[in-house]
Amino acid sequence: MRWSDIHAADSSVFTRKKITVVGAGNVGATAAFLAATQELANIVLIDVVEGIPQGKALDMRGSSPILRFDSSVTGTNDYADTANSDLVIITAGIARKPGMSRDDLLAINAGIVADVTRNIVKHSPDCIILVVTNPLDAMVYTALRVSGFPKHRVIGMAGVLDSARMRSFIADELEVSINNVTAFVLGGHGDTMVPLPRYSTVAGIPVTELISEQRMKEICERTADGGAEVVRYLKTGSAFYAPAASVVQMAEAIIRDNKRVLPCCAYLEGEYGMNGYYLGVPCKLGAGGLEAIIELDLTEDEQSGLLRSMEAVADLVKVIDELGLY
Ligand SMILES: NC(=O)C1=CN([C@@H]2O[C@H](COP(=O)(O)OP(=O)(O)OC[C@H]3O[C@@H](n4cnc5c(N)ncnc54)[C@H](O)[C@@H]3O)[C@@H](O)[C@H]2O)C=CC1
Ligand SMILES: O=C([O-])CC(=O)C(=O)O
Repeated sequence: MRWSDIHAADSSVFTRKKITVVGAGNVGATAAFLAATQELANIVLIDVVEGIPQGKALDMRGSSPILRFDSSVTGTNDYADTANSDLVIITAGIARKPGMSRDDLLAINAGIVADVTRNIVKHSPDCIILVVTNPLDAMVYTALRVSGFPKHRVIGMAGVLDSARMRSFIADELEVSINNVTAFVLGGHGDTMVPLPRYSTVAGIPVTELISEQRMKEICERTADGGAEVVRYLKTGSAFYAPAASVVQMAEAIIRDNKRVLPCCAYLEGEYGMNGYYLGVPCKLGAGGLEAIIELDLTEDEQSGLLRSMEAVADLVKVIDELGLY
């Protein structure tokens, strides 16, 4: 076959999927880079600031011969370039600084997420949206309401990150490989998150049999404080390596349809006895987006922890509902 014949053939077999990352800051640029290096899709990086997405995209593409990835990476300020994306990751917004809570970002980030979502829907009406911007549970809710998309196409990233942090603390504590450790953190992505030692294991052995109750309590507290601990060190912003890796793991599960079970921020309609709010629960991710929510039998303590989490999210949602964004 000659070159011209190849081009004349049905080109759809050569077409990569398309991922747009909105926000070319710390989380967005890192996520775009990780997704490109894994050849998940062709990547479009968009930001309001002129030059930043273009410069970072060009820099990433420059690394492709060395890191050996063929995905294209394009930087832009124009949503027309994001058209027909399969997946959109929203990281646009401000990050907190020492002394702030994630909830302090609510008013400004709600406006940004609403504006971004409107632009995404206009150009990629069939995409799946993954939201990263904080305060996470309330921002995913904003994206759902503004987009009018079904709930399985609007998902938030937090549980993968919180669980990964917990896994790293358990691996460090026991001096075992990270590959042997699983952990589950449910609930909102705030001070009320619910780490579940009962569902955390080392090579299948419940951690509750390997780590004392007191030490486990400290690990759970450190997990819940994980984002703030990084902010206290950085001073200028918040974590981005682990958050970017976490959202790219979710993107991979969807793009490659590999049906991974991951803790995701999902819209609950009756599951866990809750209704009308986003909260972190175990989910199955595949080509359809959020394909199933898995309901666990929780102890009374765990269920009341989840309820406290939901009440904190409900307070934020009440504020958002009154902002008149949708
Ligand atoms: N869900 C989670 O677990 C996590 C959430 N986050 C959140 O992610 C967000 C981003 O964090 P970073 O990347 O560290 O912040 P950053 O400040 O480095 O980047 C944010 C980017 O968003 C851009 N932006 C602002 N308004 C925009 C708009 N209307 N359209 C397009 N781009 C816009 C900014 O120009 C900036 O480049 C923050 O809200 C942070 O709290 C961060 C880590 C974990
Ligand atoms: O702490 C923050 O503000 C960013 C975040 O959500 C995290 O790193 O968990």
